Amino acid sequence: MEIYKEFSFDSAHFLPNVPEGHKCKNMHGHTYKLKVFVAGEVHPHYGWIMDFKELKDAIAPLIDQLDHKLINDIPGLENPTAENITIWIWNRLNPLVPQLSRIELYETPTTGVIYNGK
Ligand SMILES: Nc1nc2c(c(=O)[nH]1)N=C([C@H](O)[C@H](O)COP(=O)(O)OP(=O)(O)OP(=O)(O)O)CN2
Ligand SMILES: [Zn+2]
Repeated sequence: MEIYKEFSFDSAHFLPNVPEGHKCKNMHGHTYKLKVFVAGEVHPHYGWIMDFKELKDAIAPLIDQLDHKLINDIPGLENPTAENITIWIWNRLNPLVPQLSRIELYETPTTGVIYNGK
C-alpha cells in the first residue's frame, strides 16, 4: 500500500543551459505541485503506514527553501529543471523518510516528473 501527501510552492526560475531564444532562459515563475508517496505495511496498532504529519514535518524545511525563492540561487539547483528539482528533493527527503517510494513534481498543469529514486 502507498500513501501520499500533496504540497505546493511558488518559485521563480530560469533555465541557464537552454539555447539562446528559448523562452525558459527568461526568469519566470511556477506554482509547483509536489506529491510525495510512502510505501509500507499498515501498523497494526496505529492503522497507518506513516503519520501524514510526520511526512509534512520532514518536507517542511525543503519547501521553505524553495517557496517564494529564485530556485537558481539554491546550491545544487543552478539548473532548476523539474527533473533536477525532483532529484534534489529526493536526495534530501529519502534519508529522513526511508519508506519514500515516489515523488511527483508538476511544474505546470500539463507537465511533470515522476521519480522513484532510480
Ligand atoms: N524536460 C523538461 N522540459 C522543460 C522543463 C523541464 O523542467 N523539464 N522546463 C521548462 C520550463 O520551465 C517551462 O516553464 C515549462 O515549459 P512548458 O511546458 O513549455 O510551459 P508552458 O506553460 O508554456 O506550456 P504550454 O502547454 O505551451 O502552455 C521547459 N521544458
Ligand atoms: Zn519554468
